[in-house]
Amino acid sequence: MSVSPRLLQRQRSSCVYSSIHGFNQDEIKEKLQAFHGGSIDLLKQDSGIAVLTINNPSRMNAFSGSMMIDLEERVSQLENWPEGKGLIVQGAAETFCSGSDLNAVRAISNQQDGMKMCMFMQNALTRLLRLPLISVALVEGRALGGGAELTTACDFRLMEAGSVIQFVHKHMGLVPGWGGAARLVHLVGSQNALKLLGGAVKVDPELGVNIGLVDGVLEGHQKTEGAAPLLQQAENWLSRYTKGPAPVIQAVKKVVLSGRELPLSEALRTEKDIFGTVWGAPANLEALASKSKHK
Ligand SMILES: CC[C@H](C(=O)O)C(=O)SCCNC(=O)CCNC(=O)[C@H](O)C(C)(C)COP(=O)(O)OP(=O)(O)OC[C@H]1O[C@@H](n2cnc3c(N)ncnc32)[C@H](O)[C@@H]1OP(=O)(O)O
Repeated sequence: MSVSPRLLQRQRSSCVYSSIHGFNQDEIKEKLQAFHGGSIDLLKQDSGIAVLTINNPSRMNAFSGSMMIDLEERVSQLENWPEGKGLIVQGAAETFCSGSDLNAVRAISNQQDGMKMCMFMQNALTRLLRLPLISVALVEGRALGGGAELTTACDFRLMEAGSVIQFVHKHMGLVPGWGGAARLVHLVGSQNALKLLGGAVKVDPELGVNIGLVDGVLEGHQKTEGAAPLLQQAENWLSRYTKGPAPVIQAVKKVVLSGRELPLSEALRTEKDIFGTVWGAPANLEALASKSKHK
């Protein structure tokens, strides 16, 4: 599928690495493609909430090389979804993700290829976090290593009772490489980030809520008679924040993104520009018309 120049420009502006950093997306994709297995499945729903599923159950949803390529392609699809408002990222078979596929990791353990995989995943996860959609990581079972990093590339995290988020990198003689350390510091502060990374701490839902990493705890239907399926619970939670026209919800995410990432003056100018896209737009005019009837 050819990508429009404007979309390519938007993708480039949302990336951390490009050719000036020695990053050649096509070259690393060719290397990653050699490591097959699993898939990243995307369901875009009429409600405007999409579901992205990390699907490699025989490997506890570990990321093969081809799944890393899938992820980037699904993010591209979501970057170009005018009706989109929300996104839920989940794992298949009642567990989240156990990080990189260790078989792939062993095969690209040389420094150069490791760096390229790292840049590829940092680009993909940064674009995921910068989607104009409000995103939730739905954690069941375990989110380990790169899987824990993936949860930090969503706006919110909901955990099933009994599930675990663990940055196991230290046990691998590593530190996060998919951007998880930088995002974790923003989420929980540098001292809690040091504890989670230095101690490879198993974060259960209670600890996660206490340190501000987790935004809600869901009761699995196996544990609680009559509980709705977890995905339904997560959609109900997210829909509180995505009710309304897609352009307005997308503008909400964009103004928060600019406030979070940009220096104040630039954030204010960006907010002004985004405000300009909704001021006098259909949703605004409709709201004004309905209000005028309330006299
Ligand atoms: C920057 C990211 C970073 C990097 O790329 O450097 C990483 O993410 S490195 C990977 C970090 N992840 C891990 O170290 C987790 C490894 N897996 C485990 O610790 C366990 O498998 C666990 C706790 C997820 C599940 O344990 P359990 O005993 O319940 O099941 P098994 O261990 O028997 O696993 C079932 C089956 O899945 C395979 N598996 C699990 N995780 C991975 C993985 N990350 N890569 C490849 N394969 C994985 C495991 O080998 C078993 O397969 P089988 O053929 O049945 O032996």
